[in-house]
Amino acid sequence: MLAVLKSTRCLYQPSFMSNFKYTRRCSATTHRSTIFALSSGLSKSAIAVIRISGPKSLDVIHRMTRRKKDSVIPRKALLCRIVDPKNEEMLDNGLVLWFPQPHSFTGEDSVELHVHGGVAVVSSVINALHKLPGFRLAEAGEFTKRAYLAGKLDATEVEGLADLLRAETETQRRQAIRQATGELAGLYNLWRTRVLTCMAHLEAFIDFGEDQDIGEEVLGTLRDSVQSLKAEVDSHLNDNRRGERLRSGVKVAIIGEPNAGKSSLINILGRRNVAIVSPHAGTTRDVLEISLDIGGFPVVICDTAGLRHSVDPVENEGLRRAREAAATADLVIIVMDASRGPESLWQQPVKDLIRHECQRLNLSFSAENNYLVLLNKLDLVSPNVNRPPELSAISCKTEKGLGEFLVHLEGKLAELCANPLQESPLITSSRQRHHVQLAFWHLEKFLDIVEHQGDLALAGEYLRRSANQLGSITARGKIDTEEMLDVLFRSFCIGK
Ligand SMILES: Nc1nc2c(ncn2[C@@H]2O[C@H](COP(=O)(O)OP(=O)(O)OP(=O)(O)O)[C@@H](O)[C@H]2O)c(=O)[nH]1
Ligand SMILES: [K+]
Ligand SMILES: [Mg+2]
Repeated sequence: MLAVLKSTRCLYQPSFMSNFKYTRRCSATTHRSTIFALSSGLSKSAIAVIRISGPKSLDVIHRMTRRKKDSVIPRKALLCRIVDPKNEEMLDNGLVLWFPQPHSFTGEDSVELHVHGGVAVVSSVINALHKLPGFRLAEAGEFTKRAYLAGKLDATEVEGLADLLRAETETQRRQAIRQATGELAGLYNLWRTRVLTCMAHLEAFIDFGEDQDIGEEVLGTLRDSVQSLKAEVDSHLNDNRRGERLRSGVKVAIIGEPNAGKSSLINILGRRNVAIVSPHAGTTRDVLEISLDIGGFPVVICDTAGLRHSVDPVENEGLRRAREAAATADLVIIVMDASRGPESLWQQPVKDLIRHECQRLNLSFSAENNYLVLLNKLDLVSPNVNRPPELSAISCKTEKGLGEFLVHLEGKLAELCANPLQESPLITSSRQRHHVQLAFWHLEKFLDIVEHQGDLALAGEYLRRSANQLGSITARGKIDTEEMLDVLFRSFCIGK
């Protein structure tokens, strides 16, 4: 149910540039060098995969395995001696795979060498590849960039692939694999085709429609088509950012008065002593963050300073940070010390309790925000204490109630994140959102002009712009500004 993730950094990636306008077409052949890199992990392992791609890939087979081209069957593993091309010294015994273009990941001639994963073996093979003329080490993400330029992947699939490589939880993996295999692209392509069809109908109407009785009817049908597409795009945009949240992790802030047990809570959730716990009120000053996998959902949870009035400037800075963490969190967990009572306080409906606590802690309440209240120190109160079922209670000391609280928390996370098993694909990056938003506005503009019997040629221009925006999201095989490409591929490691 609960696992500690490796790092917060993995969950946060720079969002894609929003000013994405493609300008020129570029083919894979623009890049003539043959690139190579270790594509498996950097540490010692049983097997390492070295990937080679580019026009001279076959030289690897000729010069480093001494096999004739005909003896190597495409996509069939062949056990070979791998030798140094200069002095024919044997480097390793390994598998060679040959992927002639265009049936490879990059769309270019490619070779894979599966060698023993020892550090010295790998570096001897990499050094040998350096000796082949026209060969160079690949840059980060360069294999994927070539695949994109060859039209093997579109921009959403590249993003999906990057997300798949860094997915740390099961739900993140599910969302990423769906995007990497083109589900999101399929949706946008379908919408784009619908806009193009509307454009064709509008064109026909402008040319012939006004002379015929059917003109009005055609325009009415056209308006209905755009209207229903607009409604679909609108609901796609109003997804409460659940896809993006699943991709980058749900931000959860633990808030409460001093000594409520906030640091104790983060420690039991993280299964380690992340934060100092002490009976001294005001122990925590800074915001402390850890990444967790809670029921498959990625969560970045932070402990904060206990909220109270203070004249100490250092503590006040901590309080400012705590309030900021609460304001920017997707979910705020308000921890209360049950032993402080009064019992009547938590017998009220939970939503009233939340408002009451926000007021007491001088925390700005917003109906749009998500809150959970957690009563802590259950071990210090009578076990028969009355409370509404949706109010979780635990003892961080004995861990009583922890399981129930986690179920509660998971339910909340499920509301906040996409469910890749059940829903149609959702927006996962600000780059996608930017284009979908523009596509939506252009559809709106079109309807506005038609509604007010404006210039239909101008209305048609808005349909064209909308189709272009939908096309920009996938941008298959198109090259964008260098800046956009850099951002798109920077998140990959070398060898991908
Ligand atoms: N009996 C009991 N004591 C607890 C429980 N949880 C925390 N405590 C104690 O309460 C005190 C305060 O705990 P912390 O986790 O430091 O509280 P905090 O909210 O982080 O406090 P500040 O950082 O000062 O705001 C410590 O002495 C803990 O051992 C609990 O469930 N039962
Ligand atoms: K404390
Ligand atoms: Mg603390």
